Amino acid sequence: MANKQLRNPILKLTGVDRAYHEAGRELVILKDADFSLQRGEMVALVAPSGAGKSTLLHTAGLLEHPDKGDVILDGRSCSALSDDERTAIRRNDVGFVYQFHHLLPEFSALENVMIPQMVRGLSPAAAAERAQQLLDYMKVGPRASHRPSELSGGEQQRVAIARAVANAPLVLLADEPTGNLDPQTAGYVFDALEALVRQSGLSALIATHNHELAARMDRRVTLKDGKVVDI
Ligand SMILES: Nc1ncnc2c1ncn2[C@@H]1O[C@H](COP(=O)(O)OP(=O)(O)OP(=O)(O)O)[C@@H](O)[C@H]1O
Repeated sequence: MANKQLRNPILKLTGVDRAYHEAGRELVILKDADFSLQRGEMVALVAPSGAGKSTLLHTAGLLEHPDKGDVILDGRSCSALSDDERTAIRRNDVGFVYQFHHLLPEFSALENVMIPQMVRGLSPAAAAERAQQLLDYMKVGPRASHRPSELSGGEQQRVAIARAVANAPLVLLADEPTGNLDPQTAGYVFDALEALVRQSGLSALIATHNHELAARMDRRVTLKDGKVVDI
């Protein structure tokens, strides 16, 4: 069984190229990059600023098209899909957490976690029930009726994490989710994130500058000469 899972990662990037073109110059970020995320695995992406962490996460999460190569999510090749199909996969199967929470300011914490579920077709009652459970799990349940501006930075990020997993995605991608927080708050938020990932068996790729947090994950990778390599 373990062998089967190893051959069958939840997320796979194969031979991915990605370059940006600016003022006639080519900036190569990924060059024939391969990466596999196993089911239930939590992997830290640690690389200097500008190395291409966001580019890798956006490519893995189907927000950006690779110039070459493929992204395979749960065995499904995504390179030849239409934009609509990619959007549907992104909405249902990929959870994203950013450094800044990106919560909708005019909605409460509860509503922010309900909205992606309702976009997917859940009834408001069912979405509200799951949203409250997730907020309770992230220890922000009592703040459910508050708007993002009424929450602390750590609370905002915990709501953003609850929102990212609201549709029970296959993969969670996080771009420095604790990067804006003081060390103690970052620790609390990461504790909650880790507990959620571990308990739900979610697979996660998490970019972080924090070596202490990276050390708590199953594996650490970096970007070197356009490739994803273990460190
Ligand atoms: N749309 C774009 N057009 C041109 N250059 C870009 C574009 N997006 C990113 N870049 C450049 O590509 C490089 C990699 O960017 P990326 O955001 O992936 O790095 P990062 O490792 O996530 O950085 P940070 O840790 O600072 O967020 C940077 O030099 C950036 O300036």
